[in-house]
Amino acid sequence: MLAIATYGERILGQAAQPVQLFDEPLAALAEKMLETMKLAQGVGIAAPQVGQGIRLFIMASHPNDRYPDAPLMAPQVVINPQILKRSGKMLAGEEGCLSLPGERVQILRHESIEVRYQDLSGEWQQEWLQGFVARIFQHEYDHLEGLTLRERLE
Ligand SMILES: O=C(NO)N[C@@H](Cc1ccccc1)C(=O)O
Ligand SMILES: [Zn+2]
Repeated sequence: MLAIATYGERILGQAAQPVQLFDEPLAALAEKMLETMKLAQGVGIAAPQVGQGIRLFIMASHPNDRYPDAPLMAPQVVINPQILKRSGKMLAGEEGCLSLPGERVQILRHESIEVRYQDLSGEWQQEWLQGFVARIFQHEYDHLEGLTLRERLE
């Protein structure tokens, strides 16, 4: 299990760098992040949270004690993500953050978004996301920009 940075640690406030090398160490990091996320009962985790300032996160919505209504999806490694379109419709919903233990806040997010990202093999994927999965994507994308729930509350 990797150590998860908590609010106030510098790396959480910095913009992460694009991934250029789709090599074995990258795949090993993603594997370790997934394991860490599961042990922490998370449904997503971003590389800066484990001290790696690179544009990589995992979204893995699944029902668990912390999010009993979360839809089930296969975990997805998201690299160098772009948000191409954002719905005008916004939805408020409860979020937590593994870097803000115990906090649960209502956050406004776009109901649906069109996204483009690379997978672990460097292949570009492009899809529309909505609902809770779109929420996780926006939350993790914020981390790559150095933003956390605290900055979204203002
Ligand atoms: O801290 C993280 N990811 O950065 N993990 C959050 C992800 C999340 C995002 C949006 C809504 C609910 C939950 C978690 O509680 O599992
Ligand atoms: Zn978070």
